[in-house]
Amino acid sequence: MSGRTTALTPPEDAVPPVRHPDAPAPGEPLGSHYDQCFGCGEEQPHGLRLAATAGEGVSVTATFTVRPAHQGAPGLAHGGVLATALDETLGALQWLLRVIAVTGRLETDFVRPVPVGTELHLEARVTGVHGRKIYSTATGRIGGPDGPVAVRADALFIEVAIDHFIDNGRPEEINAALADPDQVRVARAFEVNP
Ligand SMILES: CCCCC/C=C\C/C=C\C/C=C\C/C=C/CCCC(=O)SCCNC(=O)CCNC(=O)[C@H](O)C(C)(C)COP(=O)(O)OP(=O)(O)OC[C@H]1O[C@@H](n2cnc3c(N)ncnc32)[C@H](O)[C@@H]1OP(=O)(O)O
Repeated sequence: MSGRTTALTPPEDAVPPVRHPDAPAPGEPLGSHYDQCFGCGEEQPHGLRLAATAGEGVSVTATFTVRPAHQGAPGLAHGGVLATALDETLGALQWLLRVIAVTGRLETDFVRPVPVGTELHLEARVTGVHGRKIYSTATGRIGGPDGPVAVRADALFIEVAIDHFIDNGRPEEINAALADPDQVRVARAFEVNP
């Protein structure tokens, strides 16, 4: 036993999330944070290429179309891929908080099967912040943004410094990222956090 609480609802002394003054405006596309990201990168042939948009407050919306490479059972999305879509959407909330954080815990409910070809309509919001801990929740709907919920998740992200990636990532990719002005620009955008 680690002694950690596994609760994904914010503790009583959590504070409401604060939208960073330089956060992208509601309706603005957020773009990819890394072109090789399996969730949102454009350079991953079988990746999800999830496209997220800033919402009101500390919220985002996103869409992801299930392709044949994402199957688990014949004609159906793999659960792990759907969890990735939720994780990536929740991760995109960082653009609004302007903090860098990694997923510590992700609890996913699979409510309805999601066929290949489906466009999944995701939304996510931060529910509370407690020190380095960011609590958030997400849903994925099918048949339209107001369609039935097919998947949902609650998550705990933990704020980290940029060194988390530099110290732990494979040097090959880290060095390539640090040599890429577009990537450095993305990382810098997060350094302004107080
Ligand atoms: C140069 C290139 C840079 C590239 C990046 C640039 C910019 C990024 C920009 C934008 C990002 C935009 C979108 C991002 C989209 C991505 C979405 C995907 C996100 C992921 O997919 S990311 C991958 C999966 N993720 C991991 O790879 C994490 C592996 N893991 C660790 O690296 C450590 O485990 C860590 C750091 C999590 C914690 O380690 P640590 O030593 O820093 O902190 P510590 O353990 O002390 O925890 C502090 C407090 O959190 C509590 N706590 C921690 N873990 C918990 C758990 N699991 N359950 C319940 N509570 C937990 C403790 O109980 C304590 O709580 P308390 O303070 O109350 O005691």
